[in-house]
Amino acid sequence: MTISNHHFSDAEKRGLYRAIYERRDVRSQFLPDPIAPEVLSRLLKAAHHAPSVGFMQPWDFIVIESREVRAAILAMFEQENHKAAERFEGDRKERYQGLKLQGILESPLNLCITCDRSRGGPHVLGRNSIVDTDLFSTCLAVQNLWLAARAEGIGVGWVSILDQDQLSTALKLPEHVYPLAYLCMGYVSEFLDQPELETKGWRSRLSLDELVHHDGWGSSLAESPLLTFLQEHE
Ligand SMILES: Cc1cc2c(cc1C)N(C[C@H](O)[C@H](O)[C@H](O)COP(=O)(O)O)c1[nH]c(=O)[nH]c(=O)c1N2
Repeated sequence: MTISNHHFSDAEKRGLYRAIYERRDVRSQFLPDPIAPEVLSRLLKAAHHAPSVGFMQPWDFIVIESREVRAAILAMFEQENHKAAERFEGDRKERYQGLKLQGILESPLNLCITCDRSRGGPHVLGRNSIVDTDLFSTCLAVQNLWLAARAEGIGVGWVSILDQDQLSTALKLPEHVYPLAYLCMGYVSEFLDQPELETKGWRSRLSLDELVHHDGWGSSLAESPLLTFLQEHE
């Protein structure tokens, strides 16, 4: 019998699932320790190995260390976050205002992953009908980096409470480049067991068995062995 490389060993599978389940969005637990260049390069390489529509690889990585630039972006966050708080009322508003939603200055490194919407020319294979597939591809690069970072013991926090035009100006992005993800990165004092929003009582994880449909929206998995399994292993 030949040994196939199609399967991961049990230890490799455990490692992969561990990264998936223990990845967290980090805002409050950053340590100031710098990320060594060889570690950062591994993370960027993981991101660069994400799938992309037509192998477009639309991403660029803007590494931001300057405190001045980060302070400017924090000021943009404060402005947008103030507006965001106004969308909630009463207790919910108070709760929102108590949430920490960025670690821009506490983390030693910020990274903006952008999407060059013109890369690969006007006709990218697979992007004909769904033009936003370049953005979807870039999200996958973010997720690769996020998981690899978790395996390296590095926390990542996505900050999206930012005005895209202001962010583009601050980072000197050309017109055709979209600032897809603004990330705070660094070693952490701890990775929380649950999403911070869950810990703070903002929202909890939905039950998977209510999110799986059968042969079309709305038809449940009634009497399906998959449903029984999902319910038993929630
Ligand atoms: C596109 C996008 C945008 C944001 C986020 C995520 C994603 C995917 N999240 C993080 C988000 O709150 C977090 O992922 C969920 O609460 C689940 O927690 P874990 O990531 O599992 O720890 C996030 N968190 C935050 O504190 N400020 C933010 O602006 C954002 N923005």
